[in-house]
Amino acid sequence: MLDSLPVTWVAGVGQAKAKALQDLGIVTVGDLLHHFPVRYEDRRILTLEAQASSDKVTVRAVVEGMATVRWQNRRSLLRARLLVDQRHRVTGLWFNQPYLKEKLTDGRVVIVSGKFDPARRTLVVSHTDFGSGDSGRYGRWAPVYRASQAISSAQLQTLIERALEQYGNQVEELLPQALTQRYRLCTHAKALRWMHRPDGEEALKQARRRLVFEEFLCFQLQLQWTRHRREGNLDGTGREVPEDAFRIFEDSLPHPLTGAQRRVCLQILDRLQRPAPMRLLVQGDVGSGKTWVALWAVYAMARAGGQSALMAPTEILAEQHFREAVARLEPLGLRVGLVTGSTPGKVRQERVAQLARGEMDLVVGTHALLTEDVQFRDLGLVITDEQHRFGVQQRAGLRQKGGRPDVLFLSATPIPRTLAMAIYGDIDVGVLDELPAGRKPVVTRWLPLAQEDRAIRLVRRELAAGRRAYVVAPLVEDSEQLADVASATQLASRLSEAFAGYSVGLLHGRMSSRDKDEVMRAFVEGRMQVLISTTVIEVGIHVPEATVMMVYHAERFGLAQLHQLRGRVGRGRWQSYCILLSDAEGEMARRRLETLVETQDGFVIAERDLELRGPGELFGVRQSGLPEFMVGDLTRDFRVMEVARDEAVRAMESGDFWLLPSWRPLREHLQRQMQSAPVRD
Ligand SMILES: Nc1ncnc2c1ncn2[C@@H]1O[C@H](COP(=O)(O)OP(=O)(O)OP(=O)(O)O)[C@@H](O)[C@H]1O
Repeated sequence: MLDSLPVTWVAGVGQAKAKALQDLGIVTVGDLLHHFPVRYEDRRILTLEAQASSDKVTVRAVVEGMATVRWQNRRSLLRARLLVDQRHRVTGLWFNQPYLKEKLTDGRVVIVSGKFDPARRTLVVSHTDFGSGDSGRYGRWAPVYRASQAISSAQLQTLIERALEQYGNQVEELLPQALTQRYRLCTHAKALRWMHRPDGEEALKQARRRLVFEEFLCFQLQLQWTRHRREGNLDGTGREVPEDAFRIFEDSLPHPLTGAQRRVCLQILDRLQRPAPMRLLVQGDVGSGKTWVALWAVYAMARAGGQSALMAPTEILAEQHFREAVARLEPLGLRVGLVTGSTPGKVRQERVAQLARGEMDLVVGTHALLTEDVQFRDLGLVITDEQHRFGVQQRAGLRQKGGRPDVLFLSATPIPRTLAMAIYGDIDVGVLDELPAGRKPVVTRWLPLAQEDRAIRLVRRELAAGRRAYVVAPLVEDSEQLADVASATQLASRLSEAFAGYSVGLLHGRMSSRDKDEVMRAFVEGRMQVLISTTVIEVGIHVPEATVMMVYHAERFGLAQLHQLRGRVGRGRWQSYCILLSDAEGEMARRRLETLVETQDGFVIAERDLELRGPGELFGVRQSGLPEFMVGDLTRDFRVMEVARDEAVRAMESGDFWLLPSWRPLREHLQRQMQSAPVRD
């Protein structure tokens, strides 16, 4: 109801204020009540002495003399002399608020909050109040609102206070009692009141919890609703996989599947046979054996009569998958082909023709698979490896080559399930959180750069034993700005002496793909023993003989990225080592490196990374496609997202659509989010 009430119904909101509010996206009374503080400030008025050591002070002062404004490059600095607590002479500084000059008249009493510099005796003011200072807004938890030139945070506070007085008891309750009771949530009305006027930390926590839950639940309901509709729409595309398929596949492997692989394989079997197309994200920690799981899906699909396509981000990876596919699937009678950019025209034509005639069960390739001439007789399964490297368009492109193919995403970046859901929309997640038996943990050490020679000695020892080593640097070439950061190019020339007698190669992103492939291939095949590189090697490459990963300036890499790099070793029978060279001193950098030394569990690392850096950082803000929530924060609140998902699933399953969001702005906001979510359909 409050959503249809124009904001002008709040006492004191005329046309001008209404316009200013509209610019902040506030049109109705409901909007105003949901304009939450961006933060809270301690604004108790105390004496300067009592607060001098804190970050921010709030004091009562009298203006002495005239305020003056100075301009520079369109920016202004307003100065006024202030007598604080009737005894301290302090210079007040206001940045970019020239309009306050008129108000700061000689003798005027003001309450100012800001940063005090005792040495210079200056106070950089962030909040100015000309009232008596007796109103309720001076307290431990003063709200600060997103404001504008036309309307200040203080004015917003006054209006919101009024709106709460006038309409606070008409706020609708959106959640059914069963839910508020189950999770001990306060009412929506109370949450609003506490957000704007918290009387302590606990109240604020309660209020946030309630609002986050509600927001995430709405989000999840939308996801589940889309899924429900999609699945409801289908007329039997489920495939029938013969019963003996899984046993035959399992028996054909050189080693038993891990428990996790088995679980995910059975999950795939189940999804393939359902009428709705499968959309499954297989998340595997580095080295957890995603490829076999993918190959099982291919085998099952072939036994059910359909073809599969597996798309990898680079030629090297495509070839690697192809080799594994040939080794595993040809003995089982499947026909496997490779199509990449460098497949010669004639061969390509032949393979494409086989695909179209249904004489090939699996095609492995790069984005070369997307070209128009590649057609299938019956494309039943699309697998994309490291899908975050492909654009949404590309993924969709391959899918369109089939009727409604099942889709499997393979991701080597372990991310908390909730985040995966938020990113991929309604998707099932299969987790490989177990390494094949017999793998030795990679010995991980963090050394200062000055002890580089210890690492070099280790590499030499391994080389002498016939193994290979990776050396990773953060830069391609030396940079003037980062004079003391090692570059791959410089390392390559410096280290070739240290590794005399072995072939040392250089790999970086500025090389042509052909050159990159050539270097990589030499390393994979053992013609080259030391690979000096930037992070271009980070994904998916499998060289069992490589036993050392040496990373220069490790603090310059993301935690997940370092974990990926470390995952390139420890893939064979031998003990492997990861040496992180870093002089990092900051608390954050230290904690990140320590995390790596302490654990090899990618999921633990991902969660730690999430805590330390936030989801945007983890995926790169731009490509993350993460929805932005108004109150909820995926970093802090991802457990709430899990609960919300369970509730949404339950609601859908029981046909309880009671609470598809009834608060309009939230609903619209979520719809926008859904539209921009990268994977839907
Ligand atoms: N159950 C298993 N037992 C023993 N070895 C296995 C098992 N599953 C897979 N492997 C082997 O482990 C190695 C790594 O597997 P794979 O390349 O699929 O890892 P991955 O999950 O793709 O890891 P990454 O993301 O680090 O590349 C391969 O040599 C594969 O043959």
